[in-house]
Amino acid sequence: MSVAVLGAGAFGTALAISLAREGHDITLWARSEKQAEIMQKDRSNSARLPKATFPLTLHISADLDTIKEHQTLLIAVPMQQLARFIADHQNHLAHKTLVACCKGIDLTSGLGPSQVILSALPDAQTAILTGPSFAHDIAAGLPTALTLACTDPTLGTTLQNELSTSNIRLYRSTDVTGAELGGALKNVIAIACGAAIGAGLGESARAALITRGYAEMQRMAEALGAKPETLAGLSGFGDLALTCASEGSRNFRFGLSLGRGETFDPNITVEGAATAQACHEKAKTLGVEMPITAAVTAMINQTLTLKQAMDSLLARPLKEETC
Ligand SMILES: NC(=O)C1=CN([C@@H]2O[C@H](COP(=O)(O)OP(=O)(O)OC[C@H]3O[C@@H](n4cnc5c(N)ncnc54)[C@H](O)[C@@H]3O)[C@@H](O)[C@H]2O)C=CC1
Ligand SMILES: O=C(CO)COP(=O)(O)O
Repeated sequence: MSVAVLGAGAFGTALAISLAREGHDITLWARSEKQAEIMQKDRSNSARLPKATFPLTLHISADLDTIKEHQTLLIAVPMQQLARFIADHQNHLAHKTLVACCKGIDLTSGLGPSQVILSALPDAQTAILTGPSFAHDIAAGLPTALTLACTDPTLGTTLQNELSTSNIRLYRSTDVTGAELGGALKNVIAIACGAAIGAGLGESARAALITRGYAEMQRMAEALGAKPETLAGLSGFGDLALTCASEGSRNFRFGLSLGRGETFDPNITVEGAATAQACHEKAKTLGVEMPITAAVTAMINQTLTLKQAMDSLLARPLKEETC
């Protein structure tokens, strides 16, 4: 086992803890030396994941030279930081197996995580790890099942075995586009659901948004050549169910604030906000109908109020229930 986790936020820390609990030596890299020192001293990440204690086999470092010996690198930085992260550390990342753990579409390029990596490092071996998983659940040892998608089935199988732990059951897929889209788009729908609940529109509205949101996700997936069954799996439907139903989700909580007309802490990672914008642009270019994504984008950009957004969704022409 030769794994390092790059990015010491909530998710990177949780993954590193789960892997280290298996008894493997795991390095967790943080970009800030000070943060690394504090985590090393406290044996916890009090800023992002305060309740979890680090296993003895978890090593903390802010020096990328310490990951030289590791072949598999899990990258757990926010999506809109990924391109910069890869550009800044190309030398250390070349010739490694890079498993993206982020969810979203890059606003500048319109690309998902694997393509962002490959556009800077065309020879890299890449995969995506995604699915329903709150960092605090994983760190607490609670069980979940995730998708590990890799276009190379042999490498995918190796990574599936390498990264499964006693509380993370990995399912394998070769549909990277579908897995990435599921993880990206569910956050947009979670914002819509949070907004509906925050505005007091009720549980029926939430269920309708989840279902029609899922139809939008399927349409975009089809337009981009992803398999519908991938969207029906853990990375799509599974994560949609978790994120739209729980205040544990930052995207859902961001939506709640929108619905209540409250401000939201800009330091909290909300992947769905930029991804809504990126997906809305892509949908326009491809001619894919995504009215909920358009409404979320307009609410975030403050070009529509929540009431106007809901009115526009309800006033759409009546149609047969299809994807
Ligand atoms: N928190 C969760 O429950 C889950 C998060 N994810 C995904 O994991 C990704 C990361 O999310 P979190 O860890 O929750 O975010 P977070 O906000 O807790 O942490 C982000 C971390 O990335 C670091 N970072 C930001 N820019 C960087 C850069 N340029 N270079 C190096 N490090 C940088 C920050 O210092 C911070 O430690 C997101 O795409 C998210 O959707 C996926 C599943 C669960
Ligand atoms: O992706 C997640 C759960 O699978 C975490 O969701 P949030 O980023 O909305 O907190």
